[in-house]
Amino acid sequence: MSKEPDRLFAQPLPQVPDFAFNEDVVRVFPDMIKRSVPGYPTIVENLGVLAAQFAQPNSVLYDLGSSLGAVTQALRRHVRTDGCRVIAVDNSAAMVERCREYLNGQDSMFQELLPVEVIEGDILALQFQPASVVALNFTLQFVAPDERLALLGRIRQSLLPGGALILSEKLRFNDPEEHALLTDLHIAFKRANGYSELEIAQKRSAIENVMKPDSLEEHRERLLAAGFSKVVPWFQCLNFASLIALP
Ligand SMILES: C[S@@+](CC[C@H](N)C(=O)[O-])C[C@H]1O[C@@H](n2cnc3c(N)ncnc32)[C@H](O)[C@@H]1O
Ligand SMILES: O=C(O)C(=O)C[C@]1(C(=O)O)C=C[C@@H](O)C=C1
Repeated sequence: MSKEPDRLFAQPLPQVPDFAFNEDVVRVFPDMIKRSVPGYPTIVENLGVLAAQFAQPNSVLYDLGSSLGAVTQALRRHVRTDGCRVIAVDNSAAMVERCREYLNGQDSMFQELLPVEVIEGDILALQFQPASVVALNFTLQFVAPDERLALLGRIRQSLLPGGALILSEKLRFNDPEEHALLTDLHIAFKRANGYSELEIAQKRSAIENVMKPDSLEEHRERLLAAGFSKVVPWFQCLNFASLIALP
């Protein structure tokens, strides 16, 4: 994985463009996400551990919005169920190209790894195959809000009995005090990870039009409306959380 430090917002920009998962972001993405999302390494590793409990023989495991394949790699480290294969999907050509390079590197070293197919495409247009695990790790927040319910409905329909959706998201909070406190603490987390006030402010304006977080209550209600029977939060660090949704 690239070790290039994220300095994308370090210099004053005359106009901050909307955030996009382009070549520049791809180069620094492992550093950016680790320094921006509290608990990210814990979430990714344990997503693999959780997935191993839900994986059903001869089924598909989806990594939706796979970026550089961190979740796919965690699935490969933990899932030992017979006949499983991973389908990783992302609509950023730059992400997909680099993701394929990383995974091909792994393939050539370890023959026993789960087979992986990396698809460049829109998860909103995906024809889902019967799946036991679907991971949406910080991806749904980038999907247009009015498309989220239909997508979750299609995921629910594809899930096999005994399977699960694992959904990680940045949260907003209906209580203004709770929202302000956790937002401030997230900024403190970024500062502690070496981001300047300028970097934090410019990143915020870059993502505010493209990333629309929901509250935990909105997630729960929408998942139930999509046909899931149970929603269980398993991780929260500041304003970032991960949920298990059962079919
Ligand atoms: C924050 S990143 C996900 C991080 C990644 N899952 C991980 O754990 O390292 C969001 C990803 O979702 C992808 N994405 C956003 N909307 C998408 C869509 N409609 N279809 C496919 N991929 C999408 C972006 O290109 C980006 O790579
Ligand atoms: O909320 C922020 O400030 C973030 O930087 C979050 C976040 C995310 O949650 O995906 C946004 C974009 C980048 O992909 C990395 C992190």
